[in-house]
Amino acid sequence: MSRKKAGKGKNANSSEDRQPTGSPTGKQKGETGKSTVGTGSVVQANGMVHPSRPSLSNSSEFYDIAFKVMLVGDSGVGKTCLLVRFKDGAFLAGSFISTVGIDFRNKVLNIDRLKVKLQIWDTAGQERFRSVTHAYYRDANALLLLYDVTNRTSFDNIKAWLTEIHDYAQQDVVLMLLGNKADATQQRVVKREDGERLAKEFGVPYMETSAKSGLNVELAFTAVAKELKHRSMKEPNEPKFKLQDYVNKEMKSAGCAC
Ligand SMILES: Nc1nc2c(ncn2[C@@H]2O[C@H](COP(=O)(O)OP(=O)(O)OP(=O)(O)O)[C@@H](O)[C@H]2O)c(=O)[nH]1
Ligand SMILES: [Mg+2]
Repeated sequence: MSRKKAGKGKNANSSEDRQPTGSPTGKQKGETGKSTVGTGSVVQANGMVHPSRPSLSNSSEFYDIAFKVMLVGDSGVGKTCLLVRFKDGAFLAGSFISTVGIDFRNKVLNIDRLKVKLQIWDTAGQERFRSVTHAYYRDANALLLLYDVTNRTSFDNIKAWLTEIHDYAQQDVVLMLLGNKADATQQRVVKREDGERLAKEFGVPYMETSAKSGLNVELAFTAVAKELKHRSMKEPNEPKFKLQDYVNKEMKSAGCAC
């Protein structure tokens, strides 16, 4: 079996689903640091691909290539809810339970006939856990940076988050800015144009999401997975994948006025 086995994803608490493929300090026990891809390639732990041997399985439990994605942003912006919406298709309504430390979930996506496993790290937004989060940045292939469109402070703090990302994350990390809680029209205090302007200023792809309604949640993760996959497996004459263009096109074809 040359493909790696991914978490089953049926039970959020299953050990496989929550078994990390890496840690801030390096590989987990028993991890080889490599997985093989269905196109006859070997993928390094960091998602890089090298032509090698063929895949033997088409099972949905297996993946071709894996990446680490981290959710960051102030406490209460909806990181955990976004992840739960993406993974389970549900919204965590009711009282807000702040994340303690860091947690993760796996999900395998079909991207251009390839199974791309995302290991998604849900960080705690509270200041007191910041040092824990710092340790994980360097392993992340992509970061989803969230603010809450109903919370001006969470938006104002984006510049500080970008400085943090600059200080701790890999230089070539895939980054995307998300204005979450777009469903809350009555409580909105940050206009979409403000988000767009900030994203342009820092050259970061941007869109609004809602963990509550599901708006753009799948798209955010798929876009990041596509970008990572294209970077790893780019054919010599293949045009560069442009994340923001892809997102705009997908939103347009979905008839989204957001
Ligand atoms: N209306 C609305 N509420 C949301 C949305 N996403 C999250 N919430 C609510 O916002 C609160 C905080 O959500 P969480 O996902 O726990 O926030 P978090 O970013 O994980 O917070 P920390 O774990 O403390 O960093 C909860 O009460 C959620 O129900 C959304 O898209 N729309
Ligand atoms: Mg949380």
